Amino acid sequence: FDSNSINKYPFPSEQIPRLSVADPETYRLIKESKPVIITDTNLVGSAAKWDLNYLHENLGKGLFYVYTSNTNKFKYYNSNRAEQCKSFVNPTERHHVTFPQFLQMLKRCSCTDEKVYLQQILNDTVGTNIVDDFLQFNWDWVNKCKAAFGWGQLSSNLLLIGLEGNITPVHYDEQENFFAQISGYKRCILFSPDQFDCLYPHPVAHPCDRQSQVDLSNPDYKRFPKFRNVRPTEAIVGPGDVLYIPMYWWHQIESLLSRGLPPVTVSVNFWYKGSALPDKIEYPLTPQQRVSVMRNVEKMLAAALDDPDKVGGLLRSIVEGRYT
Ligand SMILES: CC1(C)c2ccccc2-c2ccc(C[C@@H](CC(=O)O)C(=O)C(=O)O)cc21
Ligand SMILES: [Zn+2]
Repeated sequence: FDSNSINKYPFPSEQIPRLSVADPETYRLIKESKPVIITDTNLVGSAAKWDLNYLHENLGKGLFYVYTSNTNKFKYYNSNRAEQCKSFVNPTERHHVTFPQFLQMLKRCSCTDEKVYLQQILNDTVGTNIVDDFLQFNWDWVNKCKAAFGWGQLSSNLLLIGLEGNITPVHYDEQENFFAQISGYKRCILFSPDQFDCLYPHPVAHPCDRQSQVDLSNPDYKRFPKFRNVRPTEAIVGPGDVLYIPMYWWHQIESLLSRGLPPVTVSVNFWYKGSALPDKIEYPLTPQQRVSVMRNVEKMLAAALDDPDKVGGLLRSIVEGRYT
């Protein structure tokens, strides 16, 4: 990848540890819900041949979700919530196209400023060769991890084909994630769940629930003063690397410019439901549990007031002059 194309951000960051699949320390970190890059898992080794030609030949005649953005940012939003929210401007557009149409869109990007991001759940609509490659993923290793850490079921594998320069802005997911890089390089910037106060997520009822309101490339310190205190940890993942993104950990993922061709990155993620709640809650709550409590309060108040816009006023009445 082209190292001087890496965006500069106004904060120092630590490096995410890079450990071998054979190193016991790897599993200590996963057990503690800490990010780690795991090498030599061969988790998606069978997908090493997934270049655009192979994918074109074998992904099948189905339709794929391709997002377009006229900036380089692909901020997730909940489309049915977006419909209700008049003032909301969709930051990206979703298209349902065939793979050849996606390749056409890719070509056009070089002359327009538009960016594209293919995101497709790996399911049985794909061709038989892709199914074979999928079955040859290292399920033995990943199932052992699932069992060892008491994770819930695998909820989905997303195939991601992004253009270099694409940015998925800071957000958290409520699932455990083994993020497997197949081709190209991605810079992953992570923030621990206890930095919730620095990252100012949209309200839970907002279309961009779970996404930070702060633009890393242009932070608005007036609206988000605590952003100055963020302490990111980051790493660059390349082919064969697997990044463990623990549930509730904030992450921003950037597809890096590669001198080589074609200018795309390919990744597959493995989203797992979190482990079951312990039958006995320990105190103090973990940062993840605190975020979950805040989410439940916001949801409950939005329902109780029958209007998400009234939640802030009610919370201020509760807190101001009383819980300060
Ligand atoms: C940006 C995009 C295509 C998108 C658009 C609209 C709705 C959902 C999503 C979505 C979900 C996950 C990813 C993968 C990854 C980020 C990355 O690799 O860029 C990530 O965040 C994770 O694996 O947790 C990417 C996307
Ligand atoms: Zn994510």
